[in-house]
Amino acid sequence: MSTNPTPPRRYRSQDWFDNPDHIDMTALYLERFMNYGITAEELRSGRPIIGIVQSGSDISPCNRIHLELAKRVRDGIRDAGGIAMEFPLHPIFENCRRPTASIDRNLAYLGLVEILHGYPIDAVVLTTGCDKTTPAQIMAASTVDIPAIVLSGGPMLDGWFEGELAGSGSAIWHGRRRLAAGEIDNEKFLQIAAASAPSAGHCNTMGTASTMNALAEALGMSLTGCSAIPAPYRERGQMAYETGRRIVELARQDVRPSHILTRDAFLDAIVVNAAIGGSTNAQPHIMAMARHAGIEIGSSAWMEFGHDVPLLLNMQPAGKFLGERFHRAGGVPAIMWELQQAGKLRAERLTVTGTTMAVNLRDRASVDREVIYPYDAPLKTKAGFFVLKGNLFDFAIMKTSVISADFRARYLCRPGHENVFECRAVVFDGSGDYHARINDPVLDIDESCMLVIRGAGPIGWPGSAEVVNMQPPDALIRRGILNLPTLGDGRQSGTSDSPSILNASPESAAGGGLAYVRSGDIIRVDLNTGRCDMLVDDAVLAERRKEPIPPTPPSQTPWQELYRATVGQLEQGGCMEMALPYRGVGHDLPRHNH
Ligand SMILES: CC(C)(O)[C@@H](O)C(=O)O
Repeated sequence: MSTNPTPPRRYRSQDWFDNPDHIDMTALYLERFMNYGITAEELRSGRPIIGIVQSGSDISPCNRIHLELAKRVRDGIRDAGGIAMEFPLHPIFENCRRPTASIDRNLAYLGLVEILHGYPIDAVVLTTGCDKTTPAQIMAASTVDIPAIVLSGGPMLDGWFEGELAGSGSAIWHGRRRLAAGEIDNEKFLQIAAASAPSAGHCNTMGTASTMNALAEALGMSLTGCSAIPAPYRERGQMAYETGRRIVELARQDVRPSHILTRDAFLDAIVVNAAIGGSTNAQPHIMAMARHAGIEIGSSAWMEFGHDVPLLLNMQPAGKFLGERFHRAGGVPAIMWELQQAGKLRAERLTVTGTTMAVNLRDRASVDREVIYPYDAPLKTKAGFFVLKGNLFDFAIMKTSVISADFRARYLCRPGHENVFECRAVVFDGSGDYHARINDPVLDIDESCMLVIRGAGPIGWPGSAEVVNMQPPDALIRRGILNLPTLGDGRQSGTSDSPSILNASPESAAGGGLAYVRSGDIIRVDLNTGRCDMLVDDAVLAERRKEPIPPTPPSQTPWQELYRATVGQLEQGGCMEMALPYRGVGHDLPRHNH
């Protein structure tokens, strides 16, 4: 056990608890903390006060393991000489939060900034798990810029059903199709869903949760090997303890997010995301974290740094296995080891371990080549996001690592038209409209159609719904057509295997080109030139632009209204734009309150 009675620096919490200039205020600040048993001597001992952001609760099941892990974090903090103070994060639960969990990324961000700025906290442990809890907390840590470390909660154990791996999220999308095809009944569908989620933890697939935790580690914000440890494993509790110890040292040395979240760190995150077959939600979240860190990466970075990177990880939805095998194969450090050997990383950069990423990755080669492939013999080549633009939007991405052989054969391999396809648009205004009409025979949907959804973006829904991986009509599924091309201004689940064109910006509700597409228009996608256009005459388009954009549903709560008024487009991360100039606010102490 190491304690440090003579702190090398004065902490911001001492301005509350030990401030000779405001001795009149000290009593007020101290007294109520003592009512749960902590003593004035402890609070005035010059030890750092370490916040633990508690993201787990009964309505955040993916993060609920943190209710347990926080005890080990506290042990680590105490043993290293800090004082722990745990407090809640606004809950974010992806599966359940209506109309979207997205609006809560920015709300949790906002709430955490206020807590970290307004209370006597010197450094903070960010407890991450479900999709948006990771970017929300890292964004807030950047805005406040006090020492911070990520502790992932970890994925669930692998799910199994009838002798086969059943990955969370992915099992739902497959099950829906089997239900539509009449292969299974409702009861069996529910059994598959339950089997895919066998323990505490977040998605055991490389959905958005595993992706964002992997990227937090790739950024250098967590201890090496943290993200992939399954939630119930003993190493998870041990990692919690080590994370608690480490944050005290980061507090002493005043190592802040601004020292770690550099441009190189974000470019490495883009590279790692491609190699793991990461979620399409990584695009807005990386962008949001970078912008809150004051880093300019630009939309072209996805093509420039990510597109050529091969898929190395054989994990659902782009591959076969689930989280337990990934962890045993070496987890994120083993992926990064491959990338580092291939010269694809910028790993001479500081991380929360106190040393560089390059040093963290030493001797981390994978021990399981069925799960983590060598860089020179990958699962797929050119696995990063493909960026498209045209008269429908200025920016959208396509996840190439999930393009199936069947989809490739049907749309991308036509002799003389390689990588180019044209489809008849069938347009839906929001997911309610899609669910109501997808099986309507009047739409006459066949293999030559593209399903288009609009009004599903940050302003439109609001929050950008995970709806673009629209399933074809039941009749087509029964004929074996499991995927149609899809396009939209919403997002899709990271666990989906649909190669949709999504995150289209600007969205229809902001007057983007999607507002003017009509069912029956021909849409042309050209992956050689990176264009996606509706083949509609300019004169006709000019006429359509005179008409109002499709209406969007009204805000149902005050936050929805505020969110809509402040949010930017997915291309730029869907941030609260007015929040971006606030950076390093933790360096300025807040004014006194009485
Ligand atoms: C599976 C969910 C809820 O859709 C999400 O966690 C994701 O992976 O994007």
